[in-house]
Amino acid sequence: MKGLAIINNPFKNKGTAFTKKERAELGLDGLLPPYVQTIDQQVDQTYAQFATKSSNLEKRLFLMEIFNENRVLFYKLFSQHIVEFMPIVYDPTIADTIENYSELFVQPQNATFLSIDEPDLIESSLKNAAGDRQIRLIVVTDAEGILGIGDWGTNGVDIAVGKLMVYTAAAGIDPSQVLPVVLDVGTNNQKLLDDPMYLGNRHTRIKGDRYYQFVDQFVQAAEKLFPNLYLHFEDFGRDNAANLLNKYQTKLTTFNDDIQGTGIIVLAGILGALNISKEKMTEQKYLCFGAGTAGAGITKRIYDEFLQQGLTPAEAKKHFYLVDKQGLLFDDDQTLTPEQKPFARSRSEFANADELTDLLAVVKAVHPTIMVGTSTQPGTFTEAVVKEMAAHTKRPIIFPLSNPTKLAEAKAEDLIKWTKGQALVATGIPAADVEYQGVAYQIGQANNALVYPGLGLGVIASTAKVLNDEMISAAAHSLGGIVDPTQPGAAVLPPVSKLDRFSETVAQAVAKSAVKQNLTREKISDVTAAIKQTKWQPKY
Ligand SMILES: NC(=O)c1ccc[n+]([C@@H]2O[C@H](COP(=O)([O-])OP(=O)(O)OC[C@H]3O[C@@H](n4cnc5c(N)ncnc54)[C@H](O)[C@@H]3O)[C@@H](O)[C@H]2O)c1
Ligand SMILES: O=C(O)C[C@H](O)C(=O)O
Ligand SMILES: [Mn+2]
Repeated sequence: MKGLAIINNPFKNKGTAFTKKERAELGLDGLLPPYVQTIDQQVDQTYAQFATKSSNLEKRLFLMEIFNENRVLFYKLFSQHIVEFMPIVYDPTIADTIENYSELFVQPQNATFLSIDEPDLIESSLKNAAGDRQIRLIVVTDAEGILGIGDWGTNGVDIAVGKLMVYTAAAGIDPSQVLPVVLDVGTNNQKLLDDPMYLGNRHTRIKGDRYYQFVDQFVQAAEKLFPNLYLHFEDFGRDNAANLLNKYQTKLTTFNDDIQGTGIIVLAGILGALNISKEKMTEQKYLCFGAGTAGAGITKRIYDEFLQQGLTPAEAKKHFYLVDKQGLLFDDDQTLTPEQKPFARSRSEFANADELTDLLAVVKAVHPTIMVGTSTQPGTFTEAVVKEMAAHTKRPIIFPLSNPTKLAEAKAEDLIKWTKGQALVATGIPAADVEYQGVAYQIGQANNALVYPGLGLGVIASTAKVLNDEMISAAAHSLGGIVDPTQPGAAVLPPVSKLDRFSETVAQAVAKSAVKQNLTREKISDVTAAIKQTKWQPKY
């Protein structure tokens, strides 16, 4: 590769940092301004430009230009500004670029676009996108349930790109070994179908057998082309996400972020909260608000923790209350999903079962000690609900997790104030410290981004064949011990400022579990060395 082909290749380009010697050897003479910059000079210059942008969207678009041009520079810059960049590169700003993908389109960002109308092109498309790169990690979406903003068709490709950026920034996954993939199976978003600028397939979603066949064709082709692949599913709809996980999880090295990643981070957050309150897990009553993909995934993870702590399935189930659109979920409801069913309650348990159709009524009847929101319904953790909960438990654990910002069930600040500083809070998007009566309450970010990068690093470094519940549980437990729970206002989860460090902690726990269970493809004698060797550094 020579000349412009190198400059136009973001995996090879160094821009103004190409030395005089490299310029001569690679046919770059005359293609760059004469002064040779160091990467640190490039970082300073780029950050200064970034700082002139006024809105988060403009900032993101600028950073994407750097990403499109030069991956090393992008990740060097990202690594130095992780707390500032996370909400810009990733959630919540990413939601704006997904909603306006076609309008903002400049270039395809090395993603792969697969269409259900052309299944014969799956293999060649994946080959084209990979080129000579060895792909170890794919994030794939069909974009039916992007964050809480719903169906965004081809636009959803940005979530795959964004999740992968966090993999590299947090855990040093080699950016040349990753591939974002969108499965365009149509969209039911009428706004997109009516938009002359929309870049995706202009028909409604294909469902049923043809859908599952198409996903399977993709999975088979990806497995064939990229041996030892780790396949991450993101933002599939409620009807398909769990089905696909159940179908593939024992056969491939695969992961569903919304189900499993969210389960891990919420369990870690709850363990962190209990470490502050010094209460026992098995004494908690858990209320899931919005029992969809994430809500049911989290419930399952917490339930497994109860079992691990010695409860029988029947005992453990008594601690769970699932609330969805219809209110508290009862076992006589024909519309329950397979994931909701095991946790549905019996009407005979309540004198006023028929009245338990809204959150306040349920909180009054149940007195939960933990309440986690994954409902996509903003503001539903109202002052009345929260005060009612706090009236019956000393340190209520309250996690409003719906993303992006506009969909959160509550604001951290309100939760702290309504409970006079007693609530142990985590949010889906980053939240500033809350000052209340002389204490700065730090708010943990219960976003799967805090664990999936380390989890992936652990899986890839250990050459694990599958990702199983034991590895997942190890990941959730590994986040303890980083926060000092005796500090007034301590957060329930470690801060994003330490994301790169604790991603390595998560990776260690996961890789050790894989090795211990004999699940690795290769013999790994030194986990720490394997992780170190797998990690990529942003340098020329
Ligand atoms: N913080 C995180 O890491 C994280 C991870 C995954 C998902 N989420 C967020 O969780 C939300 C849900 O995501 P999902 O993938 O589970 O979507 P989903 O569509 O599978 O689930 C949403 C559920 O909420 C229910 N719901 C809708 N209206 C309701 C109401 N008024 N009352 C109670 N329940 C109601 C739906 O019926 C559905 O079961 C999204 O906003 C997403 O951003 C956050
Ligand atoms: O993408 C995020 O910010 C977390 C999560 O996967 C979600 O769907 O909301
Ligand atoms: Mn998601």
